[in-house]
Amino acid sequence: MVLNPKVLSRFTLWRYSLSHSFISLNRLSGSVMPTIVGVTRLENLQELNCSDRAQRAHSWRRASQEFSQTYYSMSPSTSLSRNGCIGCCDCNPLPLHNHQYSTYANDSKDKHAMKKVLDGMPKFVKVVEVGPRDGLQNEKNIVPTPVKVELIYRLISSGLSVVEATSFVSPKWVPQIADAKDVMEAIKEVQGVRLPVLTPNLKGFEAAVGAGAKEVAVFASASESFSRSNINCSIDDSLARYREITLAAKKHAMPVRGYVSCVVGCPVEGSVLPSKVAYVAKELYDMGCFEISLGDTIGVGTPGTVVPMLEAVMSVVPAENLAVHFHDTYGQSLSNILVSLQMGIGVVDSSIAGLGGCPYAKGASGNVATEDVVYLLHGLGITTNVDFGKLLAAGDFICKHLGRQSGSKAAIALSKKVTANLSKL
Ligand SMILES: CC(C)(COP(=O)([O-])OP(=O)([O-])OC[C@H]1O[C@@H](n2cnc3c(N)ncnc32)[C@H](O)[C@@H]1OP(=O)([O-])[O-])[C@@H](O)C(=O)NCCC(=O)NCCSC(=O)C[C@@](C)(O)CC(=O)[O-]
Repeated sequence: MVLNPKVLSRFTLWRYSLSHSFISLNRLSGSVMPTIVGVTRLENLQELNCSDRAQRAHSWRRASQEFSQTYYSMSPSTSLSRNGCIGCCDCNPLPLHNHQYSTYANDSKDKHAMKKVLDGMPKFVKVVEVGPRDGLQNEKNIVPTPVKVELIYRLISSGLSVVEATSFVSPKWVPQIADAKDVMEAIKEVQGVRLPVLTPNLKGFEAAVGAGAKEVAVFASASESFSRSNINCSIDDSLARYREITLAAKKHAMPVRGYVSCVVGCPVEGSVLPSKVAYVAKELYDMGCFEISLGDTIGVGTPGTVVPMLEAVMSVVPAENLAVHFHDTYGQSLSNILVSLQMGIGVVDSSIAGLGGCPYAKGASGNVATEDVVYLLHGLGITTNVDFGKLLAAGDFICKHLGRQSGSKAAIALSKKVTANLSKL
């Protein structure tokens, strides 16, 4: 897919540093890899990150050996090598065994093209891990509490600064989270990491406070039908409930995150107007939510629908208070994240191993995988403070428990030691 220049200018993407460089999506080893026209050789993308960010000259052959030796021999709790750029928190590991590359983008034209694309993007992105909640709430079989707790600990140890732990909703509606109190009990001593929990009403908020939660999230919908099927009330009734929660939270000096779901499409109503999303986002922001996460709950969005939606929301809520939350039903999440970054969004929600889906949005698949998001971000030279190796190990842990393959393309490729022959791209 190549974005047409006319479409881009219609969406005023030029404001986001895209006027001279257009995005195409090439298929690489079955996964969607963003490449940039004008920087046709992928190695240049990698070179620029490494050389510009760290000024470290490195042989790809040596580096890829270091990476693969470390990753494939590591125990779940060990980290990847931080030597050089490979596998460190800020640069993307790309195991290329058969090629010798320089790490510098020697061609100043290529450097210039990359700079134009990266200029509008944040240098640091906060990755909000939603796997233990959004990921596991949709599992058919009940996941034992100790497994959830170990997953949370592993995610924290990978460097993620926000891990959504569970939700205090009705267990009759979502049986998977009936152990919310026990999960919170097991993680109550954790310091220095935010562990928000979902609360649909005051009852849930009070239970969350009682269980030791220090941050909560409320979840409204931009679609009337989805609001009713998900939380059994209208949008306006839900906003009234969330006003009660934000008021109560103020008394506890507790931050409240706000979700808007169905931001581009609803399983019942179809397309959702950007103005409806902007309305709900602004209401949540005005009542005191410090961050509004915009959820493509059923994963139908493309940059063509996400950009106008973001434009509408950004006209009423500052970009620094927004997050994006994509499900990957149609495989569009990474391209949607890329345009969101280009529009200045610096917070991305994702779920380890691509777990997830909403029990009230039939047919919607999992969230974009955290591993794939971190791989993309590090590939762009964006800092996340996440240790990619530990992240892979956390994904491996939960997939082994669930008895199925990861939903992360990057994790699958690395576990099979798939190497891309870049010379053929
Ligand atoms: C909101 C309700 C509770 C309304 O459910 P309701 O049936 O209308 O509530 P009610 O007030 O009539 O109460 C019914 C029963 O639930 C109990 N109850 C009432 N509240 C609670 C509570 N907080 N915790 C525990 N129990 C609760 C209440 O005590 C009562 O118990 P009973 O008397 O029958 O024994 C229900 O619809 C519900 O729990 N919905 C949550 C559904 C859910 O979790 N969906 C998945 C969230 S994912 C999402 O929304 C999208 C997101 C955020 O991930 C972003 C994206 O992907 O786009």
